[in-house]
Amino acid sequence: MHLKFGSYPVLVASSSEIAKEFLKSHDQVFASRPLTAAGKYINYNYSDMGFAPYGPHWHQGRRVFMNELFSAKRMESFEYIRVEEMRASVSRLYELSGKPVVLVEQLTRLTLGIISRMVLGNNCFDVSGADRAVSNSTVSVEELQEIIKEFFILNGVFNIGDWIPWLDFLDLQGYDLIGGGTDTSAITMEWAISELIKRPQLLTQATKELDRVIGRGRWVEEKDIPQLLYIDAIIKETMRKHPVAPLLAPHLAMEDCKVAGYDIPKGTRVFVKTWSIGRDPSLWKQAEEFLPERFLGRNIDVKGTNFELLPFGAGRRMCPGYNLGLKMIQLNLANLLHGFNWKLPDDTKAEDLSMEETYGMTTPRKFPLVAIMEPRLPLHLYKI
Ligand code: HEM
Repeated sequence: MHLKFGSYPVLVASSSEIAKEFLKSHDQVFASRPLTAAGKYINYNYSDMGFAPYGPHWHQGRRVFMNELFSAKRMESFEYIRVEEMRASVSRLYELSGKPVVLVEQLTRLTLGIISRMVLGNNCFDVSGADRAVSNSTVSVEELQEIIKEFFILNGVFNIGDWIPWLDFLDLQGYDLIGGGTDTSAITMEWAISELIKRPQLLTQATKELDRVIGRGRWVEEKDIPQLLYIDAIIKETMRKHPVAPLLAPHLAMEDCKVAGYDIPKGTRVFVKTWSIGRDPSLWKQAEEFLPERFLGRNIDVKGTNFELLPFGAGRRMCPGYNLGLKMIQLNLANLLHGFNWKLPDDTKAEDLSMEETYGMTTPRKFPLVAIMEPRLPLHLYKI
C-alpha cells in the first residue's frame, strides 16, 4: 500500500512476501529510522538505539547491547535474576489469592524488576509509593509503570509535525512528550492469560501438560521450556493474534531502491504491518480464532526467519532483546499457569470479556485484565 502522509511517501507492507523484501532482501537499504518528534524529545535527540538513524552511533549501541546484555553467556549468568524475580512475583500473587488483581500491574513490576537488575545492577523500583522514603529510589514502582506506559503511547502517536514539518512548531496535539508506557513482555502475557481465561478448555490443556512434564512438587525452570510444547504454542498464537508492535517500528529508505518491481524513492517510510500478516487468511485458517494447536508440529519460530510471524521484526533492526523477552514470557507464563487456577470476577462472564486494543507503538488491552487467582501447588512453594 503506497500512501502520502503530509510531505512523505509511506509504504505499508501487509503481506509476509513483501515484509521479506524489506526486512531481508533489501534490509540494508531500509535499516534506518525516520526523524520524529518522539525520537527527538523523548529519546534524547535520537540517541536511544531504537530511534537512532542507521550509522556509527546505532552500530555501537547495538554492539554494547549484544555483548553486555544479550550474549548467550550474559543471558545465562542472569538466569538467577529471572528466577528470583519470578519467585518474588508468584509469592506476591499468592498474597493476593482470591482477590481481584489487575494483572498487568503485577506483570510490569516483574519485568521491570528483571530488566532493572540486569541493566542497573539492582531493582531500583521495587518500592511502592508509601515505602519510598526509606529506600534509595527516586521513583516508585507505580510511577515508573505510568512513565513507561506513556512512553509507548507517545512513541506510537501520529504526530502531525512528523509528517508536515512546517506545522511542527505548533505541537498541534499538545503531546508534551513525557516518556511512559507498558512493557512488551508483560503485554504479551496479559493477552495470553486473557485468551485462555476466555476458553477454559485451553487452560485445562496447558495445566495437563504442566502436571505431566513438571508435576505439582516444584516450579517450572528454564531448562524445562523445550519440553512444554503446548505452552510454546500458546505464546506463538498470542504473538500472532496480538503482536506487541502491530506496525513494527518505522523503517526509512536510505537510498532509491526497486522492490518487487516497484521504484521506492529514498526517504520513503516503511511500516510492516504484523497485525495484518497475523490475520492473513491465506496463511492462517480461522485467523480470528485463538487456536494454539495450529503451531503444534509446525516448525515456525518467532526469531525473524519465518516472515509469517514477526513479533520481533527481522534483519538489522530486529529486536535485540528478543531472547530476554522470550525467556521472560516462557518462564513466567508457564509458572502463572502452573501455580494458579484462574477465573474472572463473579460479575464478568467469559464471553463478555472485552478484547479491544489500545493503539500506540504497542497494543495493550484497552481494559486491563482483572482476574482472580487461587494457588494450585503445595503452599510452601509460594514462600520465599
Ligand atoms: C515480547 C517482548 C518484545 C517484543 C515483542 C519486542 C518487539 C520489538 C520490535 C517489533 C522491534 C522493532 C523491530 C523493527 O524495527 O523492525 C523492537 C526493537 C527493539 N527492542 Fe524489542 N521487543 C521485546 C522485548 C524487548 C526487550 C526485553 C528489550 C531490551 C531489554 C528490547 C529492546 C529493543 C530495542 C533496543 C529495539 C530497537 C532496535 C533497533 O532499532 O536497532 N525489546 N522490539
